[in-house]
Amino acid sequence: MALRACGFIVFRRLASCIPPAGNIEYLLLQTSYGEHHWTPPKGHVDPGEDDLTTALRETREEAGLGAEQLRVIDGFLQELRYEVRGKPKEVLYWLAELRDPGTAVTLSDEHQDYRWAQLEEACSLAGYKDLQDTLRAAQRHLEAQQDKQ
Ligand SMILES: Nc1nc2c(ncn2[C@@H]2O[C@H](COP(=O)(O)OP(=O)(O)OP(=O)(O)OP(=O)(O)OC[C@H]3O[C@@H](n4cnc5c(=O)[nH]c(N)nc54)[C@H](O)[C@@H]3O)[C@@H](O)[C@H]2O)c(=O)[nH]1
Repeated sequence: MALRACGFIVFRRLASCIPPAGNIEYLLLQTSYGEHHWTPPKGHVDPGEDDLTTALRETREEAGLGAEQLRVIDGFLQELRYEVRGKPKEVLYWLAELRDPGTAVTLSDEHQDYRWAQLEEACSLAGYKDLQDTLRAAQRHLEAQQDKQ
């Protein structure tokens, strides 16, 4: 069976920045172990836990951001599949906006740094093509929503 992890692509909008596409910043956390890779908040599903509960729990544990501080965006869910040490892993990402863009991020011991980054910098930090594709899909989803307003 594949390892399963769930998390959130968390973003914030900086209202004062123009143009609108440039006002979106994504949260990435840098692991304090291994290759020190950058990842959105996510983690392994506990036995009996449902996927969205895992995503919310991990985001609270790893970034100090709770459900009450997030607005989950409708219609966005991405699944990544990759191998970790020869075993298949599935990662589900929902998309959520930080309601108050000034809210502080609080890291756990699992991460040593965090960054709020616009799309291109976020893709560069993320490194992996599948995670870059997920960030780009999030940006397209948000821009399409902005166009409708
Ligand atoms: N000391 C130590 N301890 C570790 C290590 N490793 C884990 N721990 C412990 O596990 C706990 C974490 O538990 P959770 O928070 O529940 O799980 P996750 O959030 O799922 O975290 P992981 O780090 O397990 O999983 P990934 O982020 O998936 O990284 C795994 C590998 O996959 C690659 N990779 C990463 N992202 C992408 C991607 O988007 N796309 C692609 N294609 N590839 C990607 C990259 O090569 C990476 O090396 C920590 O507390 C540690 O105790 C380690 O190396 N040394």
